[in-house]
Amino acid sequence: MNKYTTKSGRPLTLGLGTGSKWKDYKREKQLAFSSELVDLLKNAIEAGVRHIDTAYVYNTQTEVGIAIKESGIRREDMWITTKYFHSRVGPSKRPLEVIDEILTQLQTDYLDLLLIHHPFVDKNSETSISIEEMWREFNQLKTQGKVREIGVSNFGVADLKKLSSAEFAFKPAFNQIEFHPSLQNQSPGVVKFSQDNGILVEAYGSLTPLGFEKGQLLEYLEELSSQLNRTKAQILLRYTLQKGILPITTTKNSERIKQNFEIYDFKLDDGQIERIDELGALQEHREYFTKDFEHYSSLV
Ligand SMILES: NC(=O)C1=CN([C@@H]2O[C@H](COP(=O)(O)OP(=O)(O)OC[C@H]3O[C@@H](n4cnc5c(N)ncnc54)[C@H](OP(=O)(O)O)[C@@H]3O)[C@@H](O)[C@H]2O)C=CC1
Ligand SMILES: O=C1Nc2ccccc2C1=O
Repeated sequence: MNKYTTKSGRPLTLGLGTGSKWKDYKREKQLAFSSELVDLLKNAIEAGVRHIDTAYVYNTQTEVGIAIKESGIRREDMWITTKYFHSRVGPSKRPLEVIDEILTQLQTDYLDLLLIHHPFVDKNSETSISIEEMWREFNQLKTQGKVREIGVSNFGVADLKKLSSAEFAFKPAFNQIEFHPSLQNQSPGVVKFSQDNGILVEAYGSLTPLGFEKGQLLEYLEELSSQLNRTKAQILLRYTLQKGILPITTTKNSERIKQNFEIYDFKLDDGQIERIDELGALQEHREYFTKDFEHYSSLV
């Protein structure tokens, strides 16, 4: 368990994502707004989900805001994470310029967590904003109380070190990265460095191995699934949690939300965790930001 809580003091547990798959779905169906997503989120809140992950670029903040309002849950019982997006090469709205639009869409006067969505900035572009400049404004947003916690996403060790300057009163509290047995380090040493420096690692893509067609990892997950009477998804999410990493997962299926979130009442033993580590390492796979990280030869 991590040290974070909602404003009302509820422990921060795994999160429900409303990521690019929802954005893509809306685009395919030519929807400006998805009532299906609002309904799914309301069902999720009804089922006990209290942590929702969105991002400016997903175009799902409006649905999150409406679902929380319509569910009747108290705002202080929810944890909302969103992400500030900047262009890699061209001009971007700065964090201080975009925050009020984010708060309006989410129908709230504070965020629990704001992340820099990615660290990839073209240093040769005169108009793009550097990560240090973004972080300066993130510090201001925390001081102003518009954001309770500030963090980053897809940052490697060198990127994190750039934000460790004494200039910044607040260092990153979270680093949200891709993590699963077949990608145990999004970039070299990032999980250990984050954890050694008190940064809570959040995982996206935790269920990636479920998309594999075959392999020893899947076979072992099947075996564990029958032995423990848990789904493969629950085992992957529990594995992540036992690494001290907080999973963010997503599904379009309300039944799966209930199941996927029931991972706090069982434990994998050390041998099972080691076996998942070993078999994952035999089948390396990166699902997201493949071009940005292609220079790393090994993924685990
Ligand atoms: N910071 C960043 O750069 C990124 C952040 N994210 C965040 O993380 C969230 C999760 O990321 P994502 O990689 O999509 O998530 P997951 O690894 O959780 O995978 C989700 C996929 O798994 C399927 N799934 C869910 N539950 C089950 C189950 N019980 N059995 C079988 N299949 C299942 C879903 O399909 P179905 O809908 O059919 O159930 C969906 O296609 C995103 O929504 C976003 O909020 C994601 C990517 C990058
Ligand atoms: O949810 C997400 N899906 C993505 C795909 C590529 C890059 C970022 C993301 C997300 O944040």
